[in-house]
Amino acid sequence: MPSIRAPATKKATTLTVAVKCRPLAEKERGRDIVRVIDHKKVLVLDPDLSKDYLERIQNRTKEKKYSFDYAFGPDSTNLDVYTKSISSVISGVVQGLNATVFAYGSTGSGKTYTMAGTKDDPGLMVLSLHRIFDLIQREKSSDEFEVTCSYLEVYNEVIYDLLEKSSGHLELREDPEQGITVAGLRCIKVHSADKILELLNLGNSRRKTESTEANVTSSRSHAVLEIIVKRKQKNKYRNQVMRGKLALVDLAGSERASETNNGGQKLRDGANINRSLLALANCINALGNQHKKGLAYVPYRNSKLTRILKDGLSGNSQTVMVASISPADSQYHHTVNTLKYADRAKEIKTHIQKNIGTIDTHVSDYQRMIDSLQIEVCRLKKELAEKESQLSIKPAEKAVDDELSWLNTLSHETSENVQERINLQKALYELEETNLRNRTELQHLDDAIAKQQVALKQHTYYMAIEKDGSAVEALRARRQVILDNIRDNDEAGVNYQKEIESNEKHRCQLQDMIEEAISNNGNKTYLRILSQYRLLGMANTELQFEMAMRDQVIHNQREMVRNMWDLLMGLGLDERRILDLAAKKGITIEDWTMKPHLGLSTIKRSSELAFGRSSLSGYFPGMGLSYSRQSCVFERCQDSGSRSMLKEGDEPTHAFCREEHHSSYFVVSHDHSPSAYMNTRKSSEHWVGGRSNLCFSSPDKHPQDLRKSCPEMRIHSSPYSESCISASALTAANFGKQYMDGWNSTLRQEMFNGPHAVTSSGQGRMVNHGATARCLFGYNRPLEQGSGIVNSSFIVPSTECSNPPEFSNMSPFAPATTVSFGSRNSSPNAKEDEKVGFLDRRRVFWLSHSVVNTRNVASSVVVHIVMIKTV
Ligand SMILES: Nc1ncnc2c1ncn2[C@@H]1O[C@H](COP(=O)(O)OP(=O)(O)OP(=O)(O)O)[C@@H](O)[C@H]1O
Repeated sequence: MPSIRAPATKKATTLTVAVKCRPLAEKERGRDIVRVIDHKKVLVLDPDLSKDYLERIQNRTKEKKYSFDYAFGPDSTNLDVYTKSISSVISGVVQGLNATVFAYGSTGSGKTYTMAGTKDDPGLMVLSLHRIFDLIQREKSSDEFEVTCSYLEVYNEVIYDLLEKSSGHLELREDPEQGITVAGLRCIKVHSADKILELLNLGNSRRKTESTEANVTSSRSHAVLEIIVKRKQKNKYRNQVMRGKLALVDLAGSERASETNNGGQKLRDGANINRSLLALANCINALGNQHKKGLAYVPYRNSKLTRILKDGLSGNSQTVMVASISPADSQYHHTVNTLKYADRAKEIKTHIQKNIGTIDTHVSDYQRMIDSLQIEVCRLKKELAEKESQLSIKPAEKAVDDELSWLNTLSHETSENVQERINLQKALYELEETNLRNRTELQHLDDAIAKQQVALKQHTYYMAIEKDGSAVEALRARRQVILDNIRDNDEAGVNYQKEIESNEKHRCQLQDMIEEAISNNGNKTYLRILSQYRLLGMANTELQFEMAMRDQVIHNQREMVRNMWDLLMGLGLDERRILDLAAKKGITIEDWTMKPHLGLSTIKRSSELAFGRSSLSGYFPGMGLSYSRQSCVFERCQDSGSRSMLKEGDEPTHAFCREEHHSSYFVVSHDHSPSAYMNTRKSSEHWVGGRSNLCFSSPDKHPQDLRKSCPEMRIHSSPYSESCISASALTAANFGKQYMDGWNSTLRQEMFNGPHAVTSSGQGRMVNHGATARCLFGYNRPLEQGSGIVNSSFIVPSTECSNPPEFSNMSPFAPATTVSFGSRNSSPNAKEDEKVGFLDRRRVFWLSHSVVNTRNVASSVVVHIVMIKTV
């Protein structure tokens, strides 16, 4: 089977938006406030009947009017919707085009009715499937067809296969050729529409639905039915395969807790539904903005739903959004909200292209494409002319714009500004995350290349050399790709920074406008509220951002646990035995399936268990052990230190701890100069106490400076920091012996349990000829004979430590990530190794040791252990 690649020709098209208003239900005793005019316009009346004529003509009512590609009133059937707005899109699927149809609206507005329908009024899914098979039937004599179907649901951010009896949860994968795919999703070959409908019914019976006060059969999940039609021509283009894909999506509906009267699990489901729909709305907003602002960031990654719909929203797909609304006056806010997003969705552009096999595309195909493109160009020209004529009327309209519309614009812009800021910061965060991963991979690649080169030198057989040589080439090629990615991401990051700056500028302008209007005695109360809203919006930005990052951390942890389970299972170990063993040792582990639909409290509990209890809790009471590569990353070589503190010729060795979330404080640095020093910062923009000014030098200086500048941070210096030890009296072993007792008796509990930020840092150095040796800290385990140092800061003369001890042997933090940076000192003898890890969600440890051999300093090993606790 040849790989399916689309030819280069792309056709830009906009999302088709159809609005469908359902009839007023009998039990809804309210008023019908929706009017559909000319099959295109929707008028939503003010639900407040008491507004008088004057208010209405002064535009003081909440009446709203929108215009769409199609609008259907309560008397329209699903067939009407299908025939006018969907059928042409469906025909394209048999021609190798992709199509997406999704129903959007609040709970009880009629989405499922529209998509699935009833026996008397079959829904869009049913009608589309019949159409596909009718077309196939017609062209069966000339072409071969293969139709497959899958059906999934996204429930509480977890994907399930609706065609599997008891589906586990499925993961999304990004495939370079096919885009987002769902790994392990069952695809069933079907030969008739009836077969798919049978599967659809089966899937629907498995779909999560609940009875709520707003809708007796409320869908609690988003369902995606996907049909893939492969077409192979029998005669002329025997090797050509076209592949069309149709995604039919029935979303769960947004809801207000007060209306549904839900509690417990239903309430949590509702919150999840709202969250993913908000993510979708944000994507629609951002995409709708693109024509205005160029390539705005689209936050697809905020939910599984938006990742699944990514192609349908901006990729290769002809897409129809069916916005379903209720005519009831009680639903006014939902209706206007749905219509607002539907209105924005009209601006979304997708780029469709036929998915055709790699074999040559025939000239006639190109001719057909050119023809259709020319038709499209004509249509667009017409549209452009229409839009221009509309615009020319606008200035006149503007003149009569009253205060209300000015306020509306201001409020709209304010909320857009806030949303944009959220998106930009998230984008920046994602970029940083990606680049951190890239840098880690780069490091690994460098190590691998170095190893391969050493191996190459030792090879004698020509064949072996050739083989390894090609491996090095492959590694180098990958390295180049990573470097390019890093560069691209850095550039994109700079652009995002600029956008953030202009967003900030815009924010200030808006604020000035509001303040000026307040002082000019405009609509004071409203403006005050707006100003307040803006401030709250900014706070909300922070919270959302933090939440997203926490989600990311939790997600990473879960992924890691799952991977470890995969590994254990791969090794053929028995799950039951592992769990029994863990239970005996008092370790609680999340089980293999990691039941995803845990309630909030359960999730919290399980993550506490994951972090809070481990086999190491014996060493550190009250402290657990876990780690996350993503959430605790140390970057090297950032200018976090002050060079002015170094003696001439000293090489600063910066160690930079990136904040876990952006209100954390930690940047730590050490170097080979007599002073260990430290900088702290509060977020990516703000340095606490000023950049580089903060330092503490130990043991001579008590770290008061730092404390003064950063009252939130408490510094623990170990008992050692108060004393100096004569180097001549030391050996590695008796150093530990001599001072460990002191350490054990003090502070260590506090260090882990204190409520504030806890930092301990320092360095040790052995100087020739009886000069002072300094060492700052250690943990609660003595040095162990034979295996180097366990758990302690220490210094060792290099004569005793010509081969630096492996951290993996000496540290109890066995699962931590070891980061080797190789030699980065001028001295060829200098070696470094570092280890970072999480002690729990809030505390990071950092181990580093270095073997130094510089100028007037004899070789020594310096080990630093830095505990950082974020506030
Ligand atoms: N066009 C219509 N004609 C008659 N009844 C309709 C129509 N559209 C919806 N209804 C009725 O309205 C109620 C709610 O519809 P439906 O379950 O499709 O809403 P929904 O938007 O899918 O809700 P949820 O998001 O909670 O799943 C159902 O009883 C349905 O039969």
